[in-house]
Amino acid sequence: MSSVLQLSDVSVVRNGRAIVDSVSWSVEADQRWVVLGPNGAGKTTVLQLASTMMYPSSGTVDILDSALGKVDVFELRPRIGIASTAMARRVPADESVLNVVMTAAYSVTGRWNEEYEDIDVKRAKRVLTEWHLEGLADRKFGTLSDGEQKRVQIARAVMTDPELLLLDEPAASLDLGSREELVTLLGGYAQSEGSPAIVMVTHHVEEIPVGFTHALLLKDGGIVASGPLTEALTSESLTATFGLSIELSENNGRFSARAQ
Ligand SMILES: Nc1ncnc2c1ncn2[C@@H]1O[C@H](COP(=O)(O)OP(=O)(O)OP(=O)(O)O)[C@@H](O)[C@H]1O
Repeated sequence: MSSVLQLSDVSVVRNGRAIVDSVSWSVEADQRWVVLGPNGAGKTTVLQLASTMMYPSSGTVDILDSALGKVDVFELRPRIGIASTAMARRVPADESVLNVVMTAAYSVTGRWNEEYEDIDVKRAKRVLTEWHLEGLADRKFGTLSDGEQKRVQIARAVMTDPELLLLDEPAASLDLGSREELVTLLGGYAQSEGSPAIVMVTHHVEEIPVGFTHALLLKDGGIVASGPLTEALTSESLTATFGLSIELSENNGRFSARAQ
């Protein structure tokens, strides 16, 4: 099976410092990855490479069988779904929830003069229902709670049926109930037939949905551990990544961690 995303000996250098340092990593179509690491480890930078928003200083990045730098990124981007706070900031606060999701079909964040077909409206409504947003279609995006906004970001990211879905801290700032609702929805989506390869950056192992298969642990721009969850996500790898003794527990596919 060919990789959806492949980083080969990739470094990103800023101000003379490698913020991503000789990283080789690949994501296959049937894999769902969680990326963990302390603040400044390089997680968002890796997502920016994967989303074509950044080019490496050295090494090669292949996305959906195209080499970054040798392909028109505007052809590639519609095949990649991105949900992040940075993306949400580009959405006009007074745009309706339905339009926020539907405008993904044209890769724009605010409705202007695009012509939408019935099929776009139907699909947007279906996606809203799947992410428990059906009652909010006419609400202005800026009036939603954090939890609702996070789900709209993901609904927008999956609207175009992407082949690669990138999630940057989708559960950050959510209360316990909203987090659990989101993690459950993400788990269902990750395990559903036809869902794409997923890469999710998070700070907390509690936010890893059931159905995620692999983990990438980063520290100081380099890889500490990478591979299937059962091998890469351990008390030892978390201890090495975060620099303090951490005990990891697993219960029915969900994780928790605490300092020992
Ligand atoms: N344009 C830039 N110029 C200089 N340094 C940068 C630049 N962009 C990022 N960095 C630095 O690179 C490092 C990695 O940043 P990145 O945002 O990828 O980390 P992160 O793991 O996502 O962190 P966090 O968990 O805090 O979001 C940080 O130390 C950051 O300050």
